[in-house]
Amino acid sequence: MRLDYLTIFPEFFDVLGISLLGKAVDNGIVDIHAHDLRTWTHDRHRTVDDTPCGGGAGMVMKPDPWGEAFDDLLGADPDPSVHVVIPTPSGTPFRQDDAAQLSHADRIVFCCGRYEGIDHRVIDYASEHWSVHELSLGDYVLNGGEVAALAMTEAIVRLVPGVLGNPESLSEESYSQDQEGLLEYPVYTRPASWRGWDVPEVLMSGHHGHIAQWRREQSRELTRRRRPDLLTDE
Ligand SMILES: N#Cc1c(-c2ccc3cc[nH]c3c2)n[nH]c1N
Repeated sequence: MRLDYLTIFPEFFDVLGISLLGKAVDNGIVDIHAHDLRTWTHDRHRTVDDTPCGGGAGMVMKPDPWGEAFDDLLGADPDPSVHVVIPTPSGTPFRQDDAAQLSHADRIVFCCGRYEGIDHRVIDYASEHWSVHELSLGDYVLNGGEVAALAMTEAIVRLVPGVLGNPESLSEESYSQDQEGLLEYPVYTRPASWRGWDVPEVLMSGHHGHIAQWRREQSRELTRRRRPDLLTDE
């Protein structure tokens, strides 16, 4: 899987060389390239923004640098197997299903906007050529797309075979279909008693059936309290 990031802050993505993702890069499972969008400017000030048509506050990212970056990175031939991800507060919510689908992609290009956003014709042009995903990390406002691209990257790449040491742990996580899409149950480790708090007895019983039942009940109760929207049968 090749991942490209178009951004005016490429240093944001230096962090991808650390930990699990770093190992995936070292193992050749993923190939990561961060690009400074100003590479594709030609004026003395390396300008990437301009005033919004129709007025309004702030600045909008000019289309030309994006178009020239696309030309260099992707060429002009349409290829639906290339996924262009545009983090935006107006996008559809990024969810585990999106991460699962994108984890099968051979190529993903993240377009990280700043200012008031990217000239919409960039999205229109990209949509004619590649598979475009306008996705939002959540219902809050960030200053740009980089942090969202990092979060989406981790959610996607950890699902790629060979990246996680223990793929079995994927099936026991919140939102995984093996857990009926419920929130993950509380987890514990040693010591059995810590500052007056004990590990639930059932987890010390060694009775796998009882433990599995307790965990299912905990997941459903936690989901009922915190995320009733995830419960499909109530
Ligand atoms: N994804 C996402 C975002 C953003 C976001 C994304 C891109 C830009 C470009 C300028 N401002 C941005 C905010 N804010 N909140 C989210 N959940």
